[in-house]
Amino acid sequence: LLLRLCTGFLRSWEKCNLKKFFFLYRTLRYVPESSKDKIISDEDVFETLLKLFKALFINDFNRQAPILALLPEIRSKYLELQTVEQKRSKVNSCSHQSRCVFSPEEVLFNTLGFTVSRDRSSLVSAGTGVFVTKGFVPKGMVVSIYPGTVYRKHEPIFFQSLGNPFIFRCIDGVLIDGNDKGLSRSVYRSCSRRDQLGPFQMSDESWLTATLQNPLAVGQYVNNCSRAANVCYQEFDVPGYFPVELKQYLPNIVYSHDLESHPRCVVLVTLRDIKQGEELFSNYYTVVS
Ligand SMILES: C[S@@+](CC[C@H](N)C(=O)[O-])C[C@H]1O[C@@H](n2cnc3c(N)ncnc32)[C@H](O)[C@@H]1O
Repeated sequence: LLLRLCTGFLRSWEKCNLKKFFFLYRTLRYVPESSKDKIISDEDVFETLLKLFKALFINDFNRQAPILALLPEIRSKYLELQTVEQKRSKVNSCSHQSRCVFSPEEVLFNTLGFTVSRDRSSLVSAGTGVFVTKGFVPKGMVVSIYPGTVYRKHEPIFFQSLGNPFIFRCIDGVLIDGNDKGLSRSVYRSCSRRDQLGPFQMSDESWLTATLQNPLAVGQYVNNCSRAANVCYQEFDVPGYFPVELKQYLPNIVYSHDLESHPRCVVLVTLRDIKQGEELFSNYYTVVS
């Protein structure tokens, strides 16, 4: 009986306007023409992610042994890249070591010229925020990613959504649950492990912990300040040709496994140059007309 009641309630919830009001109230983004929502092109987003993920992969080469054993052609590709990288490192600070292993934050700095991390917000009572901790971020740069489980319109998110301020609504109604605690956390881990193919992880779980493998995966902690917004959200559908060995750095997973669907990512793009020490602010209620 309880199960029937719950199912009935969920069905009504999916249909009723209350749900629309609930999500729109918190995350309104009215964008009549989706093309106008893009600050930079999808190709630029793809190239930036690829550049960083390749650098993280090379830096973490020893841990990648099971993947490389299965894909010898990938092994030779990355060995070449690694040799180039090692030569560059020797010129810099690693002359006494056969190989430098950097932290993911250092890889981010060496690759894109900045680091970002979570800290107490400069806004009173806004909890945690995200700051540029080192370097400089030019206008039109991917500065962060919104991690989480990706739900299509019809998929059940009722229990995960209760009291959850981390649900992001995309233009087409797709929802991303970036909560790293409670039920949301369990759902993400479960979906992530479900999709793992032998040694190939299809997504990154480390954003649920304090030790991030992908240092950009902190976008869910960016606070709202519409007057001072220096970043905006941009949707990016991960293409089918995204290198399988680099999917382990994607902090998004689809709720329902479907061979056809590619995960949706939401990246945060800078609206102006941002200097070291500045907090990132977005506009939760974007209206582009
Ligand atoms: C997606 S979370 C952002 C991370 C959040 N600051 C935290 O510590 O978990 C959204 C929540 O952050 C808080 N928040 C965001 N912007 C704020 C602001 N300008 N002033 C006060 N609280 C804010 C609100 O509690 C909101 O529900």
